Amino acid sequence: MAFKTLSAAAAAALDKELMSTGAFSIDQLMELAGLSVSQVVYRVHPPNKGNRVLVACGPGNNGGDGLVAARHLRHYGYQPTIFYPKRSKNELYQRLSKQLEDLEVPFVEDFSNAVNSTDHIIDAIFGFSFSGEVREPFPAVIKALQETKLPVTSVDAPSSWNIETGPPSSGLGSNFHPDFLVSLTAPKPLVQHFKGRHFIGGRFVSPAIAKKYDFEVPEYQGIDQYVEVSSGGQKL
Ligand SMILES: NC(=O)C1=CN([C@@H]2O[C@H](COP(=O)(O)OP(=O)(O)OC[C@H]3O[C@@H](n4cnc5c(N)ncnc54)[C@H](O)[C@@H]3O)[C@@H](O)[C@H]2O)[C@@H](O)CC1
Ligand SMILES: [K+]
Repeated sequence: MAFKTLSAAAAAALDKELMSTGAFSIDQLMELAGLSVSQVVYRVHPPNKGNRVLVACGPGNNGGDGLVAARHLRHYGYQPTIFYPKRSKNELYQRLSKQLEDLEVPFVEDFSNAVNSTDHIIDAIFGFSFSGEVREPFPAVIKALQETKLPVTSVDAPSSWNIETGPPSSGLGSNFHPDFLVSLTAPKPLVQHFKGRHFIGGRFVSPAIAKKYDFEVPEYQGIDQYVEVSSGGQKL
């Protein structure tokens, strides 16, 4: 089954529409996005395989999805650690951080050190609003993600990849190939370069919105918040 993709501009317009005429709040969308990510991690890396999860969070909503996923994972029995170097002053992110602090989830400053004491990494650095060259302090983080042998789950996009054209042809990010990708709402064009296990999450789109933006809502089963759509580059 081939899924239609959403360009970065269409994804941003869809996000705006969900939060205006769609009557959703950002908190709701982020909660459902982060819940999908947590369920995918539980599926691909259950806690008995090693329950330490390092969550790398960027400054925008992709980072917020990571904070939400970390909270759910904590409740599932994992030990998340958060790397969140550019904390937003926005009240929503402050609340998400407080919720994690109340669960005694540690926030760490040194990513390379944290990579040496985890079992799984969530890449929630950049999503569909990423563009240009990776700016400080994130180049070292992308480099570590590129070099690690640990499993990595990327949220919505492998961070540093161009949303339309995929991995940079050379230099930083060109060798970053995460094992798992959770596309939120609909895959972005970069998925044609992704070779790992691909999931779609973000179970909140009405048929009318999907029709307007010309993508398919996958067939979620039961209470699942994700659908696996390809494995090792093979469509399921
Ligand atoms: N409709 C949806 O599908 C939903 C999407 N959500 C998430 O929201 C994401 C989009 O969030 P945002 O629009 O806040 O943006 P992002 O989180 O993709 O990134 C924006 C942030 O990254 C910074 N940035 C951009 N390019 C950079 C570069 N080259 N170097 C360093 N920093 C850079 C920007 O200054 C900004 O702070 C999606 O990818 C998804 O993860 C969910 O939270 C809610 C629902
Ligand atoms: K990401």
